[in-house]
Amino acid sequence: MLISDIRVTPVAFRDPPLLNAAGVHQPWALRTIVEVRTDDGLSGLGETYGDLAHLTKVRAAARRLAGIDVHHHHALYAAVAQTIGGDVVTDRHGLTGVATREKTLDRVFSPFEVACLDIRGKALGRPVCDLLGGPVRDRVPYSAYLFYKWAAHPGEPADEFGAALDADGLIAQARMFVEEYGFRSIKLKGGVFPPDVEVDAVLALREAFPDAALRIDPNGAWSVPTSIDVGRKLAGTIDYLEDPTLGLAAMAEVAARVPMPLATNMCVVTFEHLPAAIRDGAVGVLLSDHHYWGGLVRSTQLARLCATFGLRLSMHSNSHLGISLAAMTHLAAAVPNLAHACDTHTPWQARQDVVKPGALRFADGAVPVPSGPGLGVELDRDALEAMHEQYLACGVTERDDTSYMRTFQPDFSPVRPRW
Ligand SMILES: O=C([O-])C(=O)C[C@H](O)[C@@H](O)C(=O)[O-]
Ligand SMILES: [Mg+2]
Repeated sequence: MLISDIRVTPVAFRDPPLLNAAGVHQPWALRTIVEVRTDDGLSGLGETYGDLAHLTKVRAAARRLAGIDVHHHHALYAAVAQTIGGDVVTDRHGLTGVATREKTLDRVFSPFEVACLDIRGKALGRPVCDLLGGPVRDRVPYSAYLFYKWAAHPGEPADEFGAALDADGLIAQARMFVEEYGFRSIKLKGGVFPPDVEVDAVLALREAFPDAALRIDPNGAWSVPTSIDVGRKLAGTIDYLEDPTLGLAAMAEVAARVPMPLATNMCVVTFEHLPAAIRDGAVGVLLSDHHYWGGLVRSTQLARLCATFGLRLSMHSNSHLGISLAAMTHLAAAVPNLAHACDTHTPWQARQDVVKPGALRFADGAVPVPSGPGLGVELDRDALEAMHEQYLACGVTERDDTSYMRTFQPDFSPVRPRW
């Protein structure tokens, strides 16, 4: 089962004006779709970021992988590593923490690894979770992902989600998602308004949803004293406090002084960060993400390390499409120590997708693990072409929440800590 051909297709889809500490989401979100084919006629799918610097690396790697067996992940990793050399690709938005050479490599490797697992599953007639140790759950819980947001991108008609610029707006947004998807956990993306305003919003959500598991994530927008203050005010209200402040040392200081665990998808983003994070007790919950932790197998290894060192585990999400949701669901199904509902941006995608409908659905806040072979999702080639045309036409080649925000608020500063 040798790789014979790889097709790499950047796509763009509509994204609402979601606010965060870096600025605001642009009207188009980018992804890259990877199709790997083998000499015996099988094909598999992977999905990754669409930013041009990353896409360029993915394309370069794709040119080097022909002839490698889809079972030989170490050989694949070594071949991708050769194309990366010592390069480090940085994200402009900075929402997933520091860029390192290892993270650059793991991000480029991930979609190829997922596509090879898809192929291997198809060859065996088995779902991908069976290749990761087999399922320990048949449905994966996800959380509602609330954002402060404008009613529309400036100059455009209102979107279907409405504005959310205060607690009432967030409660209405949560109701919309809870009613449609059945979510039992609710995450608020903070770092947008002063911390006390966001604390009050979380307390209002607690009143409106007394049984929901709650959490807030300001992406490092707060200083150590502010983080401690927020943590104490939200004692007993949230399950964990996500990336209140930047850097392991500051996180460790906060962790020692607040009653709930700290979670991160920003200060522990590669294996090389784990020893110090564990030594310093900086985080209690690791939010993994196979898109930058080197694919699904490496993510199961990360899960094992978390279990060994007493870290709880859940999953981070950026804007994504159905191939990623399928991969996240297979992975989470095969991880025994998943401790919280995973993040997903899926509801914000508003049914735009590159996969055919049917295989992925939400029921009671969870996605049943697709049962078909491989990832269990099928590429919708017409949708892929249409979304590729959108990519070519939209003019966005890099996610840049800050520059987009500055077109409306020229003095906007993404500097963190802000409060
Ligand atoms: O820290 C996080 O959870 C994220 O970075 C998730 C997303 O990137 C989110 O912040 C966004 O898209 O604005
Ligand atoms: Mg986060």
